[in-house]
Amino acid sequence: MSEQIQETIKESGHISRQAMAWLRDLQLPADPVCYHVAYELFHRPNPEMKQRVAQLHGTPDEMYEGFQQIYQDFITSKQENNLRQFSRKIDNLANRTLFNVSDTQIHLKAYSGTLEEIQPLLEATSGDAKINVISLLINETEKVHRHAESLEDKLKLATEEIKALQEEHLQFKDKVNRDPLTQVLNRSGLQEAFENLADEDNCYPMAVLLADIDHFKAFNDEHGHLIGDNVLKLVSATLKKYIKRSDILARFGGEEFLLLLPHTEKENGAVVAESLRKRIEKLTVKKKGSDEYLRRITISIGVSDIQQEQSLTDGIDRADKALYRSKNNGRNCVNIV
Ligand SMILES: Nc1nc2c(ncn2[C@@H]2O[C@H](COP(=O)(O)OP(=O)(O)OP(=O)(O)O)[C@@H](O)[C@H]2O)c(=O)[nH]1
Repeated sequence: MSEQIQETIKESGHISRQAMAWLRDLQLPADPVCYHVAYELFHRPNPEMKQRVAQLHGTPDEMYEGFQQIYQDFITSKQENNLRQFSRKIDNLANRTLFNVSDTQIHLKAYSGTLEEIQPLLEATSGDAKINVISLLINETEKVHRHAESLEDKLKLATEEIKALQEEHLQFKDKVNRDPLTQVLNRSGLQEAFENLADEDNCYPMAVLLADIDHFKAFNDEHGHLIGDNVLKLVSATLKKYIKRSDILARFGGEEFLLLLPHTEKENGAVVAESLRKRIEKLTVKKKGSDEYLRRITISIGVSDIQQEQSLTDGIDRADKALYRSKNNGRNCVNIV
């Protein structure tokens, strides 16, 4: 591993420890929103954002509301800025390409005008005069040829720029749609993935699995948020490992994951849910540098399905009701609605 990466790991570890301790003092959860704000504050404090945080007061719930607003004002808007810059680049490229094409069209038009003028001259002249007209014609043809070549070069450059922009767009979209901690889709990524699926007629019925880690608060309290974060990564990686490539996995909330299984009845969805539940239950996690095992990780799951014409929200609401039953039935189990 390069020194630079090692340095970054050290630095980010230090910042995240500071951020976590601070959130704990404020009695706020280290969910993606609060954590992002706290990390930014300890990493490269924006004076305006610092001031807004300093002005927050009240109960943890009121503080939590304030954090949501700050996240929207300072962090989401940063992404909006990136998007604006990106659209500007696309506009510039489109304008330049259109200009180059229309410039060449003007030259082509002028050339065909010249040809029309030259034709009667060629017919009316002979000897040296004819040779002069022909060399004028050759000159004009060369000019147009040079323009066509220059347009070709510019279009080649524009094609390369378009490819780079497409790559940038993909990376940008990925950043917006992915949860930075677990690297699975976040809510906006889930919505987009659902819309893409819904475009395919044969995706219905779609099983919806809502999985929630049991007693995660106690886990965090006992082992600390950093280990809690690692557990979130481990749970999401395990879920990802045992589902089909065509299935969709997203982090739906702090310790909640949502899975969409296209072309699957809810009864079959419950079979998948049960096998995932068992996989998670079998995980064993050792404390780093010791032989001590951490408390067992279990998940509760609620299962529903979405039929054609039904919305994602509708499917999630029903899965949530089923999850509630699983929690009430003692956790570490699967229920279906
Ligand atoms: N480490 C860590 N913890 C998180 C994150 N997001 C949410 N949490 C924690 O997850 C816990 C969820 O707690 P609760 O909603 O009370 O649920 P629970 O303790 O899992 O209890 P049940 O769901 O009823 O089994 C809270 O303590 C949050 O702080 C995160 O990104 N990292």
